Amino acid sequence: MTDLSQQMNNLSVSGNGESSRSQYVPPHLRGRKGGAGGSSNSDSGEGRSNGGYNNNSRRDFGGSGFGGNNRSGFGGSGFGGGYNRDRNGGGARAGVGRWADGKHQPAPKNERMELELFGVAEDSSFQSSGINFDNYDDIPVEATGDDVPEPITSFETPPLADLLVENIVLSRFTKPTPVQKYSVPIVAGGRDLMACAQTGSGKTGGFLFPVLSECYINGPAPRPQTGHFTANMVFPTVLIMAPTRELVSQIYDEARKFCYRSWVRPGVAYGGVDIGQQIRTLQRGCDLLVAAPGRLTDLLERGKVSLQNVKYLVLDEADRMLDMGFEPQIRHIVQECDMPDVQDRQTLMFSATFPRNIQMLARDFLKDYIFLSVGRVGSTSSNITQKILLVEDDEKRSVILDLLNAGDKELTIVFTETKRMADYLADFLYDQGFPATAIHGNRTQYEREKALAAFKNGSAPILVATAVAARGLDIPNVQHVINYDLPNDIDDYVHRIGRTGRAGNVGVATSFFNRNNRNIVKDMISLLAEADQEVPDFLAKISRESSFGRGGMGGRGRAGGMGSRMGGGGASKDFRRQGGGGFGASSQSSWGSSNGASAGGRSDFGGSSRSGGYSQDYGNQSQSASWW
Ligand SMILES: Nc1ncnc2c1ncn2[C@@H]1O[C@H](COP(=O)(O)OP(=O)(O)OP(=O)(O)O)[C@@H](O)[C@H]1O
Repeated sequence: MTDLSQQMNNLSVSGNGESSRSQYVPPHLRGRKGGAGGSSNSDSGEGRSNGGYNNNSRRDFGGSGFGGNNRSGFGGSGFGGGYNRDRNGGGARAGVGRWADGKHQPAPKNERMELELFGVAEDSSFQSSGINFDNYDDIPVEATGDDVPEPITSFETPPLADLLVENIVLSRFTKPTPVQKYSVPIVAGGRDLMACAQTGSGKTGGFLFPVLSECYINGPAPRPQTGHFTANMVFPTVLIMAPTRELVSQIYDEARKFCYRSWVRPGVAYGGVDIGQQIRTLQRGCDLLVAAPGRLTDLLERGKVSLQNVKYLVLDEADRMLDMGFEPQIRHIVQECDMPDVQDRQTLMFSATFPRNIQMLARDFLKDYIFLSVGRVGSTSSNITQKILLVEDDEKRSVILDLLNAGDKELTIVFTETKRMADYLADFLYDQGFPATAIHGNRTQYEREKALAAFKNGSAPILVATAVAARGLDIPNVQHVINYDLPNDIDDYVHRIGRTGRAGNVGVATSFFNRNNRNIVKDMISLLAEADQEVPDFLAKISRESSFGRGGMGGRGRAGGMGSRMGGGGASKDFRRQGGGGFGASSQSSWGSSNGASAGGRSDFGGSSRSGGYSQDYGNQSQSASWW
């Protein structure tokens, strides 16, 4: 990678808080009549250099298909031909083990499957840990709650099951990340967990490893006695829910690796693909179900899935799953269907951000839980160099061309706030010779998958995305994230920039800031300062202006609409230790709430605090016209 951050330092975007329109002249317009004052659209006929991109690519990359890697498993089948043992214990099949006579009987090794699941060491489509991986060990970890167990120090330390360790070795993971070190003994000890760790620091393993290890040690729960009409019903032992189809698919792919040769058969369910095919695949066996809430609700209503056997419930991106867009659906699935009560299952929640109001809400689903924070809740990874540029709206197109020209064909994700802008910008960049494609909620699932595949295999190294791609996506070698439009919520910013700088690799995040973003200026300054990043003067100036002009309320902040992230309102840690909103800080053990107690607990916080933190643009994700 070129030293992008250094090249960016040379960009002469104004930093004095004044409009830069009269000063900034993008290189490709310099020397032209009219200078930079006009729309950057006007440069399209100039025959400009495109930084070395191969410009014969088409925006939709029709021919690229899904080449480049076979990990995606999109489309609901994704079983690689290996998972075909029937439920009644028919013949052994490749890669699928058994639980028989109270013992785990792993399947024999299968070279073809190993190659498909784990690739080879040199394959760049598999994320490998970067030079800063060891630095994770220096991040302070805080675990609060009663009787917190000691973390493990290596994968080989008990209590991880042998087969799981073998699969971890095949994945070329040599040591656990901090969140994994703590989550393993916490789950083994039968405890619930709310875990907050920086983007890209291995939270997926943080829930898969302990849950699978326990499954391998303890075996499946007996299938409930069912009548004729439920003979084909699916009874997963593990239910993992995540907010987007792409993330669900990705977690499923990870689960396939660590379930290899075990009795646990992974399955996947998300919308936008044929439900009939998905049901048939699930009916061939599914002990661990990774699902998007909308499709799971559909499967439950059709009587195809029962949650009676769920021993482990995992919410990934839990703060997102419990915000206003998803919370009613999650509450319905967890509390109103046939899932065991909170006391009779283990519930695990993971995210990089956990606003205080969502922590409060989350306790409805948890019992006597341990709160784990790796670094400050909501902090950004030090592997990401953050750059904030003052760019007026009408300069954005020019500046992004410069940034892309300064880069070296690296994989770049560009975030916009609206689907329309994502389409527009992808077209604009394509017209300018940059192979860009777009992903957002108005595209069909087929188009979304095609765009993502083209991005991953490098045929479209620029992905213009809405927030649908902001959380969880783990794409190797993303070196640059550009916030063409900044989000309205600082936590969304944290997740977006976290698409780079993952697993100890380094990355750059560049954000276009102007006065329209002043609602996040205070949080942004705190976040940058905390991560030892440069805080440009114009940010401080705009922050001061905002304080005077708006009575000191710099925006909605991270909790309840006010207060900076460093202040009392933000979730800097376990909210039980911050006073707990009137519930008393000292008595941590009293927090475990049962379903029965939930209604009372919620009403104290309910609508007002949540709506303070999240605006109405968080629509119901089950509707196609969602905000992302
Ligand atoms: N112990 C490990 N050793 C090496 N690499 C690891 C380890 N654990 C996870 N990884 C890799 O680190 C990358 C990031 O992991 P993961 O996607 O779980 O991060 P995350 O914390 O869930 O991020 P996000 O907050 O964006 O969802 C993945 O490519 C994963 O394979």
